[in-house]
Amino acid sequence: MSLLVKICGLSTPETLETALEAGADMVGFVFFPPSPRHLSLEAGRDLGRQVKRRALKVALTVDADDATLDNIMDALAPDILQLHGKESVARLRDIKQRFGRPVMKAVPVATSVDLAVLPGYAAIADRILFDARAPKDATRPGGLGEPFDWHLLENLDLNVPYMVSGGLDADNVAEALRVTGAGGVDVSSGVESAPGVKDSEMIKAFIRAARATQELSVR
Ligand SMILES: O=C(O)c1ccccc1N[C@@H]1O[C@H](COP(=O)(O)O)[C@@H](O)[C@H]1O
Repeated sequence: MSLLVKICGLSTPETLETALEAGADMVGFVFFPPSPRHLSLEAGRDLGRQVKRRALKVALTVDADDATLDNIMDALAPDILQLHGKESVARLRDIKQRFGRPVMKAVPVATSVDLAVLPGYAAIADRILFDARAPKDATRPGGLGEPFDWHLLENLDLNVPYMVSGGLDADNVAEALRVTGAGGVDVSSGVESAPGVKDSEMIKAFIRAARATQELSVR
């Protein structure tokens, strides 16, 4: 199966266009006010329209309630819901039923103990996204540009697809894929010149570097 590349936290028409033209499979939009990438519903509506089925639209939320998700569904019409908070397995099930969209559950990783939640989530989620566990005093649970120890995923046996994120950039994405065997990668800070400011050249370089690993593996 081909590698999935997600560029997250897009907030301008120009950088969204760059990600789409460079071949991103998924484009992520953040709806979480403390984030420097947070979008208003109106901005989400406009950026969503620009995608025109060229990639899957991913709505990133953190412990959002139904009313918030209703508004995001109406504005962005996402293809996938990325749940990046402390949503329980039961909440995942409710969200899937109510909104009828695939869910990608972010699982924070610092040590092997963090992987104990996987059987529960994997029974409901359509995809797992591994991210570095944020420090306790962090203002957000992701998007911090910090990697985790990829070797923790080395012998992972998971019955749902998974992606890796956390501190990825054009220089380390090949190694992250080699170690984790993930089917996809997700990046935000690693394609930014400052928090929340996407850089078109960095987006292109990231997608090129991720795709190059695919070419190597089919040789
Ligand atoms: O991007 C954010 O601001 C964000 C806010 C709240 C939860 C998750 C967030 N981003 C996600 O975090 C990972 C890793 O990002 P980074 O590349 O280390 O900056 C990624 O999945 C983003 O989608």
